[in-house]
Amino acid sequence: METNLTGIIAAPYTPFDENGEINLKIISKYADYLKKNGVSGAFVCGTTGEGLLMSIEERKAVAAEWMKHRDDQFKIIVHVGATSYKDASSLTRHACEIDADAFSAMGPLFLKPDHVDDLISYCQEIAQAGASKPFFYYHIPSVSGVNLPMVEFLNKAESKIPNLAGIKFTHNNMMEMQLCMNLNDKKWNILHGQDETLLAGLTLGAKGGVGSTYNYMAPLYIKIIEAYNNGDIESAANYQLLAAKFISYLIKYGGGVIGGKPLMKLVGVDCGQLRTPCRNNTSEDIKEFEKAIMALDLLQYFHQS
Ligand SMILES: CC(=O)N[C@@H]([C@@H](O)[C@H](O)[C@H](O)CO)[C@@H](O)CC(=O)C(=O)O
Repeated sequence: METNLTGIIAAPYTPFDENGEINLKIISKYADYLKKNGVSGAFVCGTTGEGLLMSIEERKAVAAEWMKHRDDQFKIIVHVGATSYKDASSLTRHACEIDADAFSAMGPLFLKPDHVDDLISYCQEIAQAGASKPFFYYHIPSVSGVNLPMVEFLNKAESKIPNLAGIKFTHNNMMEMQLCMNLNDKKWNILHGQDETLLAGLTLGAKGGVGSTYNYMAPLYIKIIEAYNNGDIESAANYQLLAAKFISYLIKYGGGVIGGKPLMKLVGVDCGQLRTPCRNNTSEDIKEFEKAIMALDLLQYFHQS
């Protein structure tokens, strides 16, 4: 199914209150902040959003809240992946009811498939629950543990999943990503998923990406895209290098989910703590991390809400 999701799409953190409950009232401010900073959509309840640490009802409530802020310049993709395809299908039906732009599921997390045909059967169950909406397979082997060949997946799934739109490709196998982007007259929408290599993705043909650091640093990535589109590859590479230096610190403080969530406070959108089993950084750690951000002179890209 055709879609045209492009630009910088944030994978939002799910705001939790001091009791660890979902904090829906923050989402309005969060959405305004993302829009003001040029973000073109939200990939809700994915890895960054701790979707798999939430109940199905909570996920539906969060997705419905984000939909209140959807507009033509700000699309909503709902991550529906779950351990059981029954739960994933229920989330899919809900994503259709609220009229989300698209939905996506990562590979089954428990008793993983070791053959593409089995992955396709699993995706078929989920995708058919939302047949009128585009479905993206969420390829994120580092989290799902499912690492099957994506070219074969697209080729075989084409006739079996009519609403397949493409892949959210969060993997460093850029050769495979390029091959996927060029199959069948470039029919698939392949969303780049690693913020540290956005520029490499653009040069290979990606038109947009989904990521965690786009939540608070979107203006830097927009500079990468603008410089690339203007043919100024040197500036684009320098902006990308800045993102890479930042991400090397982010990894030290737990990566995009654990390290990134407290940074939302810096932009005035307090998303609270992470849910167990994620370990929250101490306030000393967060201060050290913020110092590193200052030293890189990165705050200029952390626009306020
Ligand atoms: C493993 C992981 O968290 N990957 C992130 C990246 O944005 C990542 O945080 C970033 O590239 C920094 O390494 C996203 O792909 C996750 C994502 O889109 C999501 O939250 O669903």
